[in-house]
Parts: sequence; structure tokens; C-alpha cells
Amino acid sequence: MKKYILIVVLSILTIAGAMAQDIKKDVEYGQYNGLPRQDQAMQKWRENRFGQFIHWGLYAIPGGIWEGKTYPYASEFLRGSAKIATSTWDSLIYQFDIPKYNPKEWAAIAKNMGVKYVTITTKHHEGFCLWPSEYTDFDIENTPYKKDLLREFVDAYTAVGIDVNFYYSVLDWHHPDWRYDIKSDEDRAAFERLKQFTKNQLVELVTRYPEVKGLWFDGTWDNSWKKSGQFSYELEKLLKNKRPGLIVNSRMRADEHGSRHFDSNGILMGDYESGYERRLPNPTDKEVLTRDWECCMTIPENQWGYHKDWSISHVKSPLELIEMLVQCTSQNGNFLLNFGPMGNGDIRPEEREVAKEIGEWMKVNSEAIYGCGPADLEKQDWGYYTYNEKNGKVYMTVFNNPVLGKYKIRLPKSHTLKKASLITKQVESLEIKQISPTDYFIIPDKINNKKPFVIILEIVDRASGKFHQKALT
Ligand SMILES: C[C@@H]1O/C(=N\OC(=O)Nc2ccccc2)[C@@H](O)[C@H](O)[C@@H]1O
Repeated sequence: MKKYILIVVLSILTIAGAMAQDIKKDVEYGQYNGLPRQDQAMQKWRENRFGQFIHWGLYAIPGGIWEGKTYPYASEFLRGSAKIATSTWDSLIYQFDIPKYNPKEWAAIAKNMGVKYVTITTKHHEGFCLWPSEYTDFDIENTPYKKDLLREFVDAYTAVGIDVNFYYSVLDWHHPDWRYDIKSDEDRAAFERLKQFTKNQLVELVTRYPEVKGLWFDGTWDNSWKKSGQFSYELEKLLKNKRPGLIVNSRMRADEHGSRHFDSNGILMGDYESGYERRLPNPTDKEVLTRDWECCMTIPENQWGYHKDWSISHVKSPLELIEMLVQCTSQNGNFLLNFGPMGNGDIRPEEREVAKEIGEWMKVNSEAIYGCGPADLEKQDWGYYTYNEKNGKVYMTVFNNPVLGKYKIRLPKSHTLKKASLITKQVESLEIKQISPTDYFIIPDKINNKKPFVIILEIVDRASGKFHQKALT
């Protein structure tokens, strides 16, 4: 008898659980605009595909080393890793004289690398502001440099046609009103002051620098902010009213239930997902194709700020980074590659070399990146497909040469492969051989490529004769 009662109870619980899943939670401060955004600003963000991240602050001065000891953890967290007193850390401001800072050179390096946008840390967790803020003295104005380096930066990058975005950390270790959680009336009063400070600084940034295209929020994981769903909802609306077209990442928000990135009904907040940090989706993951997203990536294993000693971890090669850029594009994502300028304002030699080598590849092959997205074709082992819906072309970027010596592609039965051509003579010529109603071999005369190369495919729909149209997912 007991067994039957147990079965009945378990069945009831299962049904209740299933029903609970279907019931939409009441979410007042979740997503409020339709995604994916189709306005011009977001189209441009999507077409850009490749961006440069810049982490620069007081942490670049010690560069991961304190009192002769190397701290392997992320250098922008050295204050905590080395247990440095706030007053000691904050006094680094008096050493921030940046004699080598040359924003025009930075912009030229970025342009040559092939990025179309840049995101710079206006304020990281340490609370030091790269611009002269009306709301704090812990800013560039009180350094030996004194000048508004952010204005010089925005002007230099805008002059070469690179869109500028601002990273802003809500978490602020310097501000006395920061609270990790709200456990008392005192906490509540303090955090209200912090929220007002945050709002003031963000309005200041989008007003002083109207060129800014987007805000990249970070430092929003603590309970204090997760309990501020209505505030962050209203703040996003305010900032977008002040800067029409402004683009905001998913890290800004938590809904009123504390759910981050996606609201409690699983709807993405902000305008694109920014959870892919130092990692990419599985190359065959189709779920990410349904939304805009961005992967942010470090060149070393985990250093966003400048670290003096890159021998402490793996340092990704230009080829590894190019493959990540192509994979992101193939799955409807953007790729944001991080640079950590030195404490004196110079760009380290290793980063200059990465920028140069990626730039050389982009100069030849960027047609497969800019304005491209998923091709909605079955992924093959040789590499990744990207697709430009404006010219209807499908791009095969080959990273892995098959032992077979032939590149296999599989098309929907309704389509046929009309032409395969090369952007560069990495291989001499290509022959097409259809081996089944859906499968083709693309056969190079010989494979001697030393770098990833691109094959342009012209695929037509048999019925309409029109170029391949991405299936509307
Ligand atoms: C881009 C990085 O962002 C950070 N932190 O990011 C996260 O915490 N990311 C995160 C957290 C939870 C889920 C997914 C990503 C910072 O602490 C770090 O210094 C750097 O600025």
C-alpha cells in the first residue's frame, strides 16, 4: 500500500513541477524592448564583429607584482591578491603620469589589427576614473597627467572610424558607500547614495562623450545590485533616452527577483549577451544563433590588466585568436580581444605583435568577417562557415586540412553549389565534385596553406536560382 501512495505523491509532484515551469513569472523589471534589435545602431554593432577591449587603470602600474612578489591571479585584482590597504593602493594615483600614452598610436594599432569597435574601462572595480568626474576626486584630474585622457582616446579612435564603447564597473572598491549586500538600514542608506553616484557618473559619461555607442557594465554580481532591479531597469531607460541608439550589455541588469543576464522568464536583458568571458560556445551550439552575443577574451590565460610577467600562463597565439574570431562570427557573435596597456601608457611588444599578425590576416580575409553571420549549414571539420546576407556569399574559412585532401560540404537538397573561388592563392585551384544529392567535395590541386584561408561559395536555391538565404531560425 505504501508503495502505491509513494507513486501517487511522486506523480503529483512531477505534474506540479511541470506546470510551474510553464507559468510565466510576474516580471516587472525584466526585458522591455523586443530583441534582436533591428535599428541601425545595433545593425552596425552586429556588422562590426571584431572589437578591441582595453583594461587600463592604476593596476597597470604594479602589473601583478608587489614588494617583489609575483601574483599570478588577474593583475587588476592585485589589490586583493596582495592584501594591500586601500590607502596604499589609492596612492598609486600619484604615479599615474603615463609619459608613453599616445592615443593616436593606440588607434592606429587597433585600425591595422582590423577592429571596428573598442571598449575601454572608464572605471574598473578599483574606482579610479579615466575621465575628470564631477562626482569624485579619484580620477585622472588628480594624477600627474591631469588631462582628460578619455577625451583624447575617444577623439583618436573616432578619427580612424572605430566605434567607441565604455566599460563601467558598478562595483567600486574605493567608494565608502559600496555594500556587498543590504542587511541593515545603514546599508540601505549607503547603497542608495552609491546608486545615485553611479547614475550621476553614467549620465556624465554619455553627456560628456556623446560619441559613445555603448555601455559595457560589469561588477554587478553582488546581492546589493541584484536587489536593485527596478533601479537598474529605470537607469537603462534613462541612459537610452539621453543617448538614443545606445547599446547595453546583459551584465547591467538583474530583474526584481535577482536574475542576471536573463530575466526570471529566461528573456535576455540588455541588447546582447555578455556571459562568454574567456570562453566560447560549443562550435555546433545552435541556441546562441538566436540572439546577439559577444565573447570577451584575454591574450594570456587570465590577465585583463597589464601583468609584467606573461610567462606565468599560456599566451594565445594570433592563430588561436583568429580562429576564435571566425567561430564567433559563424555563430552570430562578436569577438572582443583584450589589450592591457602598461602603467606608462605604452602598448607591450607582445600585444603589438598579436595586433600586427591578426591585422595581416584581416587585410586579406576580412570579407568573411565584417557584415557576416551564421550560414545555417552543417558544420564540417575543416573550419567554419560565415555568410553575408547582403551579397549572398558563403565563406568557408579553413583551419584544419583534411587527410582526405578534399573539403566536404553538405547543402540542403534544395540548393546547389554553383561556384567555389579563393580570396588568396593559398591553394592553386579548386575542383567541385558532387558526390550525392546533398554532398560535395571541394578539391584543391594541392594543399600547401600555412595560414587559415577562405573559399568563397556561391550556393543557389534550385527553384528560385537565387543565392543561399539563411533559413529564418
Ligand atoms: C571582463 C572582466 O570582467 C570581470 N568579471 O567578470 C565576471 O565576473 N564575469 C562573469 C561572471 C559570472 C558569469 C559570467 C561572467 C572583471 O572582474 C575582470 O576584471 C574583467 O573586467
